[in-house]
Amino acid sequence: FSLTVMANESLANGGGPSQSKPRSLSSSAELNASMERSVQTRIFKIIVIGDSNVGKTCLTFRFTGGSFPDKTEATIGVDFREKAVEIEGEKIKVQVWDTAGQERFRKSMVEHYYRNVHAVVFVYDVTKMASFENLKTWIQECNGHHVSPSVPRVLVGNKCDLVSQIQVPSNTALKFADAHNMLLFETSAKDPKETQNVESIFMCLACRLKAQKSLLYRDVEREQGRLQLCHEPSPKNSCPC
Ligand SMILES: Nc1nc2c(ncn2[C@@H]2O[C@H](COP(=O)(O)OP(=O)(O)OP(=O)(O)O)[C@@H](O)[C@H]2O)c(=O)[nH]1
Ligand SMILES: [Mg+2]
Repeated sequence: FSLTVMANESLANGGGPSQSKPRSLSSSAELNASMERSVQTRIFKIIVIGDSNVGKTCLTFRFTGGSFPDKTEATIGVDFREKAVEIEGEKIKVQVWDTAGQERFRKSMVEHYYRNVHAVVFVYDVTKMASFENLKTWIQECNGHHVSPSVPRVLVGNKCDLVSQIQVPSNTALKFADAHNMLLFETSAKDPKETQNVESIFMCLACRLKAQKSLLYRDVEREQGRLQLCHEPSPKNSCPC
């Protein structure tokens, strides 16, 4: 096959083009190598969605900063947190969008949350049944913004450290997750012993996204509209979870 590609390293970083002449590539291996070189750091946009007070800010803090914040205030609009990770030798930036749960703080931002999103994390509070029941509404909102079914989604039950107050049984959550084709993580942003588990939520998604080689081409195409793709290698699932 032959391919004309005008990828450039700044695409994944949202910058302007750095080269303008089309190149011809003659093999799949050459294409892969070229893509890896030309897109130096891919950025995966992961949004964190759910009711106010379920712990979205604390979870994203735990993943990107390692600690549990002493004090949080309701998120207004969105807070961005980024973490550079390395998966199978590729450096990737995980860009976490910590969204506002309160309607009044999110309504002007909703379109931005879902635009070009790569993965979605739905969070509920295991001690608050209402936050679990509201997941249906959050999923509807997500679907209403044309998020493709191929965009990975995970479900997170937070505040598991509050053992005596748990209202949402694990098997109920598991059934819901299964029905919506999501993995379930039950964890605590507060409990330091759960740090690894919180990390694995985002790393699992990053691994899945990395395995979707086609994501790279889709992004290039979306950003530039100039890619003529004649061949796409089949995605290899290297997700460890
Ligand atoms: N016990 C316990 N408390 C938590 C945990 N995670 C968050 N909290 C507390 O829950 C409250 C709300 O946490 P946030 O992270 O601000 O909640 P949020 O989902 O970001 O809320 P919005 O920004 O309004 O959407 C805070 O008082 C946190 O200290 C947890 O794992 N365990
Ligand atoms: Mg918040």
